[in-house]
Amino acid sequence: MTTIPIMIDIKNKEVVVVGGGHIATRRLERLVDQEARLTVISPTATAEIIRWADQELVTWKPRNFEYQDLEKAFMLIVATNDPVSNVAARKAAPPNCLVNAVDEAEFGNIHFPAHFTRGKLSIAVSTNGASPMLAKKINQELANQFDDRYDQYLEFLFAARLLIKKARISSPDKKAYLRTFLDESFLQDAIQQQTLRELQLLVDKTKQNID
Ligand SMILES: C[C@@]1(CC(=O)O)C2=NC(=C\c3[nH]c(c(CCC(=O)O)c3CC(=O)O)Cc3[nH]c(c(CC(=O)O)c3CCC(=O)O)/C=C3\N/C(=C\2)[C@@H](CCC(=O)O)[C@]3(C)CC(=O)O)/[C@H]1CCC(=O)O
Ligand SMILES: NC(=O)c1ccc[n+]([C@@H]2O[C@H](COP(=O)([O-])OP(=O)(O)OC[C@H]3O[C@@H](n4cnc5c(N)ncnc54)[C@H](O)[C@@H]3O)[C@@H](O)[C@H]2O)c1
Repeated sequence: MTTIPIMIDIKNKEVVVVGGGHIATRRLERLVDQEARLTVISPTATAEIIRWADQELVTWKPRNFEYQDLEKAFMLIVATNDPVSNVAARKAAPPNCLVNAVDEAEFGNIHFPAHFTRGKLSIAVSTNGASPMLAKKINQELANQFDDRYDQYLEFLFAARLLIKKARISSPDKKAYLRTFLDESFLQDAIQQQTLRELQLLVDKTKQNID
């Protein structure tokens, strides 16, 4: 497989996970907050999956998968510990379905990178299956570098950008402002608050100039 990175909105989409073990749980951890329609088909399930089923975040069908289970799948995650079942599930995927084959990635058409978020910041690391451990290591290093402060920083950048877009100033000036906010000093709460106040004044002032 050759791959491109992409962000997918899976809200209200049918996601079927075949298998209910450790790896299925790891995939579901990523999916339970995304308001997808999640179905797990597996004779056994981990405590987490059972808890999500109790909370109605996941529908668990406690049995081996059958072909009809996959008919409406938008995304299929094949994660049993039985190679024969994994091949059968993969082959039963409907046309155009996104398929993650956790045991033999090249037989699917998507894989899951190592990933973390800091609010609106999302960082993913892939080695295209060459070394999941290296992906994990680099991901951890980046998570240390882009620490919890980035959560609020992204909110600040978002709010500041909306104000800059409203301000009636030239395009190069807008870009210059946006570039300034990338300085490390803007990670500080006090500087963020002060900047937002100043930008609001700028918006008001440039509006008056036009009016
Ligand atoms: C990044 C991460 C994300 C996640 O899973 O959430 C992830 N694997 C992680 C860890 C990990 N996986 C494995 C080990 C044991 C050491 C080793 O074998 O090397 C460890 C290390 C550990 O667990 O510490 C074994 C393994 N992995 C794959 C195969 C099958 C194959 O190679 O075909 C086998 C052999 C299975 C077997 O033995 O049967 C395949 C895939 N694993 C991927 C993702 C995709 C490519 C990502 C990339 O390279 O960029 C891909 C292609 C498909 C996919 O699953 O989407 C996650 C780190 C999470 C974190 O950050 O905490
Ligand atoms: N992608 C990765 O990062 C990665 C890492 C380690 C292992 N793996 C691979 O992932 C696979 C699963 O590993 P695991 O640790 O989650 O195994 P596990 O033993 O924890 O879970 C396997 C699950 O599959 C279920 N199952 C078995 N046959 C089934 C069938 N016909 N229909 C539905 N469900 C069925 C079992 O009941 C169990 O819930 C293995 O093939 C392993 O090689 C992938």
